[in-house]
Amino acid sequence: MNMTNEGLDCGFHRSRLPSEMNQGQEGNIMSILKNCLGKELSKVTMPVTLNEPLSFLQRICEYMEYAEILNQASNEEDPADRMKFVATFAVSALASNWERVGKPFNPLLGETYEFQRNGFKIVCEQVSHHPPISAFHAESPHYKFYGSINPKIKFMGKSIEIQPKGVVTVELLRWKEAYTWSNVNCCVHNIVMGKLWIEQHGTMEIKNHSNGYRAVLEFKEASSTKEANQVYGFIENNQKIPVYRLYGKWNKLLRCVSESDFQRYVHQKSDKKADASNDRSRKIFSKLNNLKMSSFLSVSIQEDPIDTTQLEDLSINDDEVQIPSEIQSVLLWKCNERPENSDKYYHFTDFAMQLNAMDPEIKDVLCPTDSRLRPDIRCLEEGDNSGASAQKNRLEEKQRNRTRNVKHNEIGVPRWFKHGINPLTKYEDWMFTGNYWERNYSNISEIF
Ligand SMILES: CC(C)CCC[C@@H](C)[C@H]1CC[C@H]2[C@@H]3CC=C4C[C@@H](O)CC[C@]4(C)[C@H]3CC[C@]12C
Repeated sequence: MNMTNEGLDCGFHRSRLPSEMNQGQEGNIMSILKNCLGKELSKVTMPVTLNEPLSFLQRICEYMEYAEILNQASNEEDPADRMKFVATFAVSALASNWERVGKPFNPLLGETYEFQRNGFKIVCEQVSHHPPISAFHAESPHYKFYGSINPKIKFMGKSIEIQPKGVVTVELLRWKEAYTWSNVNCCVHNIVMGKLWIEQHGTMEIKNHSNGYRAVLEFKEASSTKEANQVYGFIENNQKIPVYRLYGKWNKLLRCVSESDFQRYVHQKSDKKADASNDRSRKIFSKLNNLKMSSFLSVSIQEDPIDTTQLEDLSINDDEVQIPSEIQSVLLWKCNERPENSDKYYHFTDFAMQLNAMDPEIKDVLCPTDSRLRPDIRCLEEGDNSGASAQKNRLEEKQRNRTRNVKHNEIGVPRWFKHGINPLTKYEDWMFTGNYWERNYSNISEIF
């Protein structure tokens, strides 16, 4: 559980990339996109100047930055507490997307990526090219986390809307439980002009398939920057009775209050002469309560009508979400600070900085299809944009030659995953065949 001990497994740690990104990266997006209105963007070739030096497979590993939260989940005896931490993990997994407006490289068919750290290991493989599907499988002594992502990217005129299609599953081994959810949509704003910024919005429903517990989290669409990035929701038991309320920001922190404390507070509303701080907290709570009234909620609790004018100016403080001292609120997760000069390095987190590092210890045992061996990404990381562009064209051309008129399985793809029905969730899924770590690389086609 020691996440501060960087590089425990990866041998070394770098605090920045070998080269700063070239300025004007956000350059002339419109000239590229003007003919793409409403089109599926995965088929549109874009210049490397819009890229970040990571493959989408590496990007998927960023879900794991706070994976130790799953160990906490596994330690809890109460199913509501386990759900609380699984939900916390699901939110933490999206934190790295904040300010990340570079486009990761589309993985080549059959490309893989592996990563190990502090007790978990993860393998990703590009299992399909059209549509692009990336499968991943992480495991530790306490949990498994796996699934597949098929990002649907659409240009909407002023913004780009991304739907990360696919279901992800957490298994807590000690409890033989499977939890599933889908990630919320992501929107890149200000494509025409202004500063690009990322929003994640929508409802995330996390299901425990063995006992019917559920978490519902609302990622709020921003009506002002003050309101940006807010997340709130609840956890309910198998009788559909809420047990916990969660609130925070996906790029900052997540807090939890018990339902009884929450209700007690909401019903103290008769005290009209509350002081300023009380008033502020009340606004937060009326907002949480508001959620309960939304259509997806099946429970109704008697309450005073909410003064919606008060909701308008509610802002959750950037560093801390203020709540009254008489209410027990627990900090479930706090986001790590971005490293110094992160803005010069594609807004990478410290975790992201490590993903494409070539650790001398694994260099010689890496699978030949590993993203770290992609020359175009390596060039971009080193600041060689024209090299990156030339290599990217070469790799894509090579891929076209390799895949022309053949079925994926004829060229040995997928190699490490198998499509089928997951017995725990009964969903269609890409399941890990489990033998990657034996490092038998026979019959692997050369993709780079
Ligand atoms: C033309 C330029 C501006 C396009 C840049 C598009 C970038 C910002 C898009 C392209 C693909 C997108 C990613 C696709 C899928 C996922 C998985 C999801 O669970 C979290 C968001 C995340 C990680 C998206 C973040 C935003 C993303 C990286």
